[in-house]
Amino acid sequence: MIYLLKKRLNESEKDGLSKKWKEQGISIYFVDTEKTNIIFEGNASPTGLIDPILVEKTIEINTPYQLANRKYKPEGTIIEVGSIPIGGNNLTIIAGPCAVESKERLFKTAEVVKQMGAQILRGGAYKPRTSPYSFQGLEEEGLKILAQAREEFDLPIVTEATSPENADIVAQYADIIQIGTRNMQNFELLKKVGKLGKPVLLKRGMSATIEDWLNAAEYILSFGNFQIILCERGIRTIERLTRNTLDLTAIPLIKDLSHLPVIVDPSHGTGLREKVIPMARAAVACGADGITVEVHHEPDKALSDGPQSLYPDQFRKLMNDLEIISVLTGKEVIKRPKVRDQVFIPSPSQISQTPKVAFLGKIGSFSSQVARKMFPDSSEYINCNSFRQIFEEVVSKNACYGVLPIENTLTGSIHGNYELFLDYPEVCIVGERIIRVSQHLAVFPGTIRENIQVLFAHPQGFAQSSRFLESMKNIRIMDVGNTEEAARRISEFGIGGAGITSQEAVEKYHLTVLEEDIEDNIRNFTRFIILSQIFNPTIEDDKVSGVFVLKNQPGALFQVLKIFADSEINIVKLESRPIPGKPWEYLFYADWEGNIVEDRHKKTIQSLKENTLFLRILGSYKNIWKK
Ligand SMILES: O=C(O)C(=O)C[C@]1(C(=O)O)C=C[C@@H](O)C=C1
Repeated sequence: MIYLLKKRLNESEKDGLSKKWKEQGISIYFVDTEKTNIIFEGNASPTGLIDPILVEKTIEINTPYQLANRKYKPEGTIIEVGSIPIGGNNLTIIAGPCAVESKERLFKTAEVVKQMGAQILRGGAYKPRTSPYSFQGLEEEGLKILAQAREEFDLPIVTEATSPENADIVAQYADIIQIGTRNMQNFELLKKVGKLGKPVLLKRGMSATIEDWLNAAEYILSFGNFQIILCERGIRTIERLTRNTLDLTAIPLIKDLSHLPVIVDPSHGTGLREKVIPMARAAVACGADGITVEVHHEPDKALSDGPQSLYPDQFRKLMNDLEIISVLTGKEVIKRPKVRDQVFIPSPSQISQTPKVAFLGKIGSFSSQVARKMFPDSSEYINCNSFRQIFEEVVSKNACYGVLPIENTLTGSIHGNYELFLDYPEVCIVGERIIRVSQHLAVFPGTIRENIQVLFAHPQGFAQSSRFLESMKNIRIMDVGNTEEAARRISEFGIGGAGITSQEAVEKYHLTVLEEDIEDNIRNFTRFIILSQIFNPTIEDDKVSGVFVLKNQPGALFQVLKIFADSEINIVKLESRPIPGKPWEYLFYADWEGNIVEDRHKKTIQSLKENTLFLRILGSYKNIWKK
């Protein structure tokens, strides 16, 4: 049981209370956060020994771990490491080699993982190895190299302390101190990192139960250090084909039992490179707050854990997969500012210090979700009533960026939006983003299905839920400008009002959801593009969008496709549309992989120009759905 007091007690107040309780044969422990917690071992529930005026809350907890129990803190803990939050909606990606082998080698791996979206760099300087003859790590030299990598790549670092003796020096360099599996119950080390007050990554002991693990966390918490990230890394079982058995059940269990964020280490969990990606995907799907994964720029030459380290390309693929899977658990990989994001930073002459961003609708529309994810620090969001207005805001330089839905996995391309590019030749594509769209049938509270009189939705909401609509006979259908507006109209209509809208809009207008996820297929994703007038392709871009008109001659399309084939460029989308005002003439919109900054690519574009009547490059950006 815990008493959370209203204030922090001073030492003499604590002594007084301790003495009073000791006389009753009860031991108490004080843990100071902003306020003092009084903790009683086990189920002791003394009464009458403390002035009730002092107590903010009494928390009944019947597990040996108390501060780690979710009852103590029903909302999950979020730990801020630099600008990276661990927990909450964020999917934290920690990547790097098993061990720091040299500055040159660490920097090579750090550079690639950073480029691919890792947020925290891992690497061991003190290595607890099974054999005393294996590489033991570079120790302080390794810590110094890690600190240099942090500066160079702007990545916080996590590295292991193996004893209370080296914990101090590790704490001097690291942003997160890792406690390895072998040390999970090294209580002196746990106490030490508890006192150090730095974030701790606490790996599960290879033979530890979940309760043992939470009790280990309790040791650290009992020193008032709440910055603990749990890490499932596999346990010893009878299975011999994998290095360990990755216990993913631990994730939903911990989510119930504790408020601490929990991440997964699929590298040690499997010990097999080819099994790391599927298990990392599974970890994210079952609700992990992140992963820590071993990546090496040359795994075959790694001094430790080479066989379980990913090649950079595998890590890139994994990052793309996680971007998609994380939508299911409502998480996302927060992007820290990185080199290519400079595309998103307007020059001082352009508008304001932080970009103004235009999108359809208000908070509650799907477009607003994308705008806030892509530009969390936007100084101003411009709510637009139409897609055309988004182009207008960008062209008039009122907005630096526009967020535009362009394609949906159920309904296909949003053709009108493609066509708007023809009216606004100054506008180009500088980014893309995919979100899962879940459409709900919402009603004004008190309305039952039989009483629905009218159904409001954006045309995309109706189109994406066409099968569901078949069951809604004889109901008036009303198109509205966006998904947020649908919810607002329901709230204005009152009883009998219904519509298809987003969860966020439901909450905004206090509506009732009658049926969740009514879209025709749960794999309902909309791809958004980011519009701007600042066209600044970078070497990290890997996708190009363009539009062309074919020559009117036999083999014209074949000729264009051959140019792509000869250049070994993969076309990922090709679609023809009528040219407005020119009957039976067509524009071809294409997306392809590659980087237009490269000379090789420039040559391809030159030949495309020569073999078409018209070619316009619409944009260059990072492909976020790479197969
Ligand atoms: O209505 C919204 O909320 C929008 O942001 C527009 C839009 C779209 O036009 O595709 C965006 C995503 C969903 O596919 C549904 C609607």
